[in-house]
Amino acid sequence: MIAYADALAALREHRSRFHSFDLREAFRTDPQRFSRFSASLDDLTLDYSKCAVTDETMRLLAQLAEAAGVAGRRDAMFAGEEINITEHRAVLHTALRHSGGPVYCKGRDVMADVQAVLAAMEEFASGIRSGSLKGATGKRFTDVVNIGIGGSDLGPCMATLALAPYHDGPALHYVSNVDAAHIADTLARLDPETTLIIVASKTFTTVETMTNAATARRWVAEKLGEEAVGAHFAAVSTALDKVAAFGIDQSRVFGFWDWVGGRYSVWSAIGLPLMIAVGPENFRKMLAGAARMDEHFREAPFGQNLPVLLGLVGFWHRVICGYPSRAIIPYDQRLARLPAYLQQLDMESNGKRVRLDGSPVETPTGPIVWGEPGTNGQHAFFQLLHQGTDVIPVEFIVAAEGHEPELRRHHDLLVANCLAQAEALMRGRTLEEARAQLLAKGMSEEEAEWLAPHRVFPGNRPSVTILYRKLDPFALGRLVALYEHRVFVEAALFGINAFDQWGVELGKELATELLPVVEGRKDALGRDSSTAGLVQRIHALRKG
Ligand SMILES: O=P(O)(O)OC[C@H]1O[C@](O)(CO)[C@@H](O)[C@@H]1O
Repeated sequence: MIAYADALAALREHRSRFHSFDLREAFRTDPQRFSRFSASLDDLTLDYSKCAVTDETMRLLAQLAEAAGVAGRRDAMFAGEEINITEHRAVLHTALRHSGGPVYCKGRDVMADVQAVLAAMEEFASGIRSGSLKGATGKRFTDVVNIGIGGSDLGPCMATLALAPYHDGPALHYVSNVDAAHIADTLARLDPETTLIIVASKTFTTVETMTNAATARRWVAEKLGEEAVGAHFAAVSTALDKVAAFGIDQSRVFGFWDWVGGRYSVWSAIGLPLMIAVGPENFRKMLAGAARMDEHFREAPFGQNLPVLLGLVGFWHRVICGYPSRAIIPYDQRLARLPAYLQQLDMESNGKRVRLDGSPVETPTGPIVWGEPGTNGQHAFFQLLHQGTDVIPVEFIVAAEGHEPELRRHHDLLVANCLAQAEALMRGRTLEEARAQLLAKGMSEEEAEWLAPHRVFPGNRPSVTILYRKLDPFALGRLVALYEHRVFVEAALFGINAFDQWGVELGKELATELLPVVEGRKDALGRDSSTAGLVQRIHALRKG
C-alpha cells in the first residue's frame, strides 16, 4: 500500500496540472458527468459533479483514504475502541440509534442502558405531552425551556425548528447564552405554573448553563415556592451526582455516557426537548434515519459511500485546493440553525493543529464553516461567492418537496433558486457574454465596454448539492449522520483526533480568573495593559 506522504504528494502533483480545468468544459464534453460524480442512498443524492474533480482525482483521493486508514478507523469507532485517545474514551454515538445486536464498550454491551434511557425519556415525554405530568399547581405544561449550550443546545434546537411540521407538543424555548438577555427575554414571556425547565449539561459544570439554571430555579421558587421546584425541573447529564446536588429528583434525570461527545449527543437524552416537541415516534424515526446512514457508511464501497465522498471532496477543497472556508446553504428555512450546528460539529471536531501522536500537522485541517439559509443568503453574501477574490465551496441542501403543497409555487421558486445558484457558480459569465448582454439591452458600445468587467462572473466555482425528497424526521437523522461521518472521514485524512476539544479550555480558565477582576474584588495587576485598560474603562462606565 502507498504511504500517506506519497499519496498526498500524488494529489498535489495532480492538482498542479489543473490550471486549465474548466467545469463548463467538463460538462460540455461529458454528458455523463452528473451520473459519474454523484451517488445516492435511497432518496438522498449527493451531487459533487460541480466540483473540479476528475476520475483521476477521485482515484487519488481514495488512495489517500486507504493510506490514512479511514476504513480501519471507522471500524474501530463502531467497535467501541478508545479512539478518543486524549480523553481515553470510546466514540459510540452510533449506538444511540442502533437497533439489533449488541454494541460493546470496554467489553460490556451498552444497548440495555441505551434502551432503558430511551424508554424513560419516552415515558416522561409522553407524560408531559398528554398532560398526565403536571406542574406543582396542577396545570398542564404549555412550555418547555431547555437550558444548555454547545452540544447540549444546538442539536435539539436545530432539530426542533427543522421538524416544525411534526411539532404537536408544548412550545419549546432554548436558552444557551450566559447573557442575562437570553433567559430574561425567554422567561418574561412565560408563566412558571405551566413551564417545565430542562437543564441539559453533559458535565453539569458549564458556567453558562449552571448560571441560567440557578436563575430559572429562583424564578420558579419565587413565584411558586421552593417546594414547587421538583415538579418543574428535569435534567440531562452524565454527572448524576452533580444533578442530585442541584436538587433535581433522580426520577427526572436522564443520563448518558462519556462515550457520547457533546456535539454528537442529539441522539441521546439531550434530545429530550425535541422528543417532547415532536413525540417519541418521530424521535425514533430520526434515530432510524441516522442508523440508515451508519449502515451505509459501514458497508458501501468508498466510490458510492456518501460520507466518504463528501469527506474526500472536502479534503480536496481544503487541503489540495487551499480553500479556507466552506459555506453550508440549506434551501430550507427550517434548517436555519443547521449551519450553526455544523459549525460546532465540524470546527470543534477538526479545528486542530496536532496529529494523533502530538506532532504538528503538515496540512491545513478543518475549514471555517458558515452559512445561512437560501434564498436569504443570496441577498447578502452571495455577491462575494460569485465575484469575490476567494473561492468558497458551497454545500447546497434542498428537498424536492416542501410541507406546504398548497404553496407549491414557493417551493418551486426555492428549488429553482438553489439550482440556479449552483449553476451560476459553475458557469459564470465571460466578458464577451457580459458585453453582448449589455449591447442586446440597447447600451452603447462605449458604455457596454466600460460596464462589462463589473458584470463578469469568473465561474468555475465548486459546489456540492445534497438533495432528498422531504425534510421528515428520517431524512433529518440521515442528513445529520451524513455530516457526522463526513467530519470523521476528514479527521482521519488529517490524522487528528476529532473527539476532544481542548481549544475551548484556555478561554474558560481566563474567564474564571477575570470574573473577580470584573466584579472589582481583585485588581488587574499583572495582566496585559489591554485587558487591564478595558477593565478600568468598564468600571468607569459603570460609575457613570
Ligand atoms: O454539556 P456541557 O457539559 O454543558 O458542555 C457544553 C458544551 O461545552 C463544550 O464542552 C465546549 O465549550 C462543548 O463541547 C459542549 O457541547
